[in-house]
Amino acid sequence: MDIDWNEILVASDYDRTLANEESNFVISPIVVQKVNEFSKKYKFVVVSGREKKFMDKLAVGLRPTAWILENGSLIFFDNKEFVLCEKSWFERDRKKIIEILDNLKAKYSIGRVIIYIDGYGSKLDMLRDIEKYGRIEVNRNDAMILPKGVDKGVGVLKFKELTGFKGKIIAVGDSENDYALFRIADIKVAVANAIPQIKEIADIVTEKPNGLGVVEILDKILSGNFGKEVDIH
Ligand SMILES: O=C(O)COP(=O)(O)O
Ligand SMILES: [Mg+2]
Repeated sequence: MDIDWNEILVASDYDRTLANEESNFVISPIVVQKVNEFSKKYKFVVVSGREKKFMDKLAVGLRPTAWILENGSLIFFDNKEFVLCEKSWFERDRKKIIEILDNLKAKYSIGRVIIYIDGYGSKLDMLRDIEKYGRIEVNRNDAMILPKGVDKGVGVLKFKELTGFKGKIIAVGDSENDYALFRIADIKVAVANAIPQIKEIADIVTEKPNGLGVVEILDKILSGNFGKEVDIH
């Protein structure tokens, strides 16, 4: 099938994809420059579990087409904010979940929508009661609690609807909370430092880790050499 390479949307994770742990997730100027250049010609969306206030600190100067944050709960696009969950999350479900977490004496923090629990990735059984009211998403050893039906893939599909985008989606990620991104992608890219399970299902694994891996993909698209790599059905 002939691909309209003008209609490309790269949906990229942030932690350990655009930015690496060694730099405390502060994005490098080389990656900022490439993403900003790319976003002038194609669509580039940052899709992260993080809150906007942290992205503002860590990704200074980054100008993607849109931000899909709190793991798909919020879209920041065209100077507007879209909240992708029902009122019942705030009025009932999140309150119930916080009660359970307080009983577990768990340490948590609350975003605009999401609840972050540090160090519970390996103790998920303690959180099973929560699944009546929300869904748990793991990212390495951290767990996030989201409204049911919300994940990174749902966030990107909502963005497609908002913008009427009809082209190809290239997802780039590194860990468990990027499965949802891969689910809705035409091409799945794992950065070199991704967990093995993500690499296994990827169409492409980059040579370089983190942001330089993303730059590798963006350069291939910009130079018109990307489509040759994978036969997209
Ligand atoms: O887990 C987080 O808070 C952020 O992680 P992500 O950017 O890899 O989704
Ligand atoms: Mg990540």
